[in-house]
Amino acid sequence: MARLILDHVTKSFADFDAVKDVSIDVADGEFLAVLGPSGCGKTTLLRLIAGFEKVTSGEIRIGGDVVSNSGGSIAPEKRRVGIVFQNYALWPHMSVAENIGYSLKVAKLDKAVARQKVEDALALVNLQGLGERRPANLSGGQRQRVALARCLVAAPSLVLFDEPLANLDVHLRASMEDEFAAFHKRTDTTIVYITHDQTEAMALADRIAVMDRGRLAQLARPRDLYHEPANEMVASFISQGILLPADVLTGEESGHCKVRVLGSELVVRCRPGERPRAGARICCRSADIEISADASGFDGLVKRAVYQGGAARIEFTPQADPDLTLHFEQPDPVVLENGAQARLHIKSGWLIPAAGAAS
Ligand SMILES: Nc1ncnc2c1ncn2[C@@H]1O[C@H](COP(=O)(O)OP(=O)(O)OP(=O)(O)O)[C@@H](O)[C@H]1O
Repeated sequence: MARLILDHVTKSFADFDAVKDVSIDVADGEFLAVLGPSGCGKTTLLRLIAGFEKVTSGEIRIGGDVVSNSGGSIAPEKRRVGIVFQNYALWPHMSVAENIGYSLKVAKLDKAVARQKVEDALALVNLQGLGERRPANLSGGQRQRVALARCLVAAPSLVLFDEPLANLDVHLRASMEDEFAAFHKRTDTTIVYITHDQTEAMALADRIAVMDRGRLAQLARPRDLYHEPANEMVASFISQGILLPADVLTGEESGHCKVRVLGSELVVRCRPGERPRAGARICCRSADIEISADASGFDGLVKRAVYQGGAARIEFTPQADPDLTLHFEQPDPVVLENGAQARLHIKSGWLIPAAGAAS
């Protein structure tokens, strides 16, 4: 297995940068998810790593070898990169074992050795005993495991997953997530996993690279991404963070600073070195918003309250900024009613860093 380094990688199509100045260092054995909305450059990044596209500038290194820079590019088949696609791409006329062993047959590997490698790969993905089946007689999840075994049998130095669960139903997705996590634990494979599904990325990855219009918006562990988003895009993309305008009143001390939000003062978490400034933003979650029990907080109007079972979806217009609408959920017992006046208090929040830096 191998370390993967993307060093200031840019990929332009004519004058459009699909990937722009992206630097990521993926450790040997790490599980990295690449997450972002449609069109943010995930697939282009995957194709660059696999070797189907050449970088416009920057460099890609796999296991210490330069595989792509502006001077040249190593062919995909020489990179030892395995790919598991969304649509499995299995050959229907071949058995499971033949599908898995195809690359070994092409490489003219000794038959007994090849058979053993296929058996080992089947065991790695928990498909022992199904080698003689045709893909048509497997479930979607089993087919995806065959695709994984087929890529593993070639002993890749890293494995790329291209939205592998996108075609599966919700229940199967959850169980395949568990399978992928167990597989990663067993094999210590370096994995780059492309997805637009944040719960999948959170459940599986050691770190997540969030992409935004070709750029790396943030590279962080799932918890840090959720609790300490680097900019507004990450804050609103990850679990629909609630963004509120804020003025920073005091400099950072022990990871906190005082801010004024909608006329009310509160203490929020922040990065080291934050200084007083106007026009900032904080990010908070539904669970951070409560009905004020005293004079603290800000007043406003409940514009809409829609009960959804267990919680209500609330739209709230603060008096201090009537153009702003806060969307959040209030868990049972729901007390905010349509048209009611209320005073809300924000328990905790995170100051979006000044520069919106990537990490
Ligand atoms: N060969 C190409 N020529 C021109 N533009 C391209 C090419 N390939 C990708 N793009 C553009 O680059 C941008 C990024 O595309 P990419 O497929 O990498 O995004 P994505 O994040 O994988 O999106 P999705 O989740 O919808 O698959 C898009 O605006 C796309 O139109």
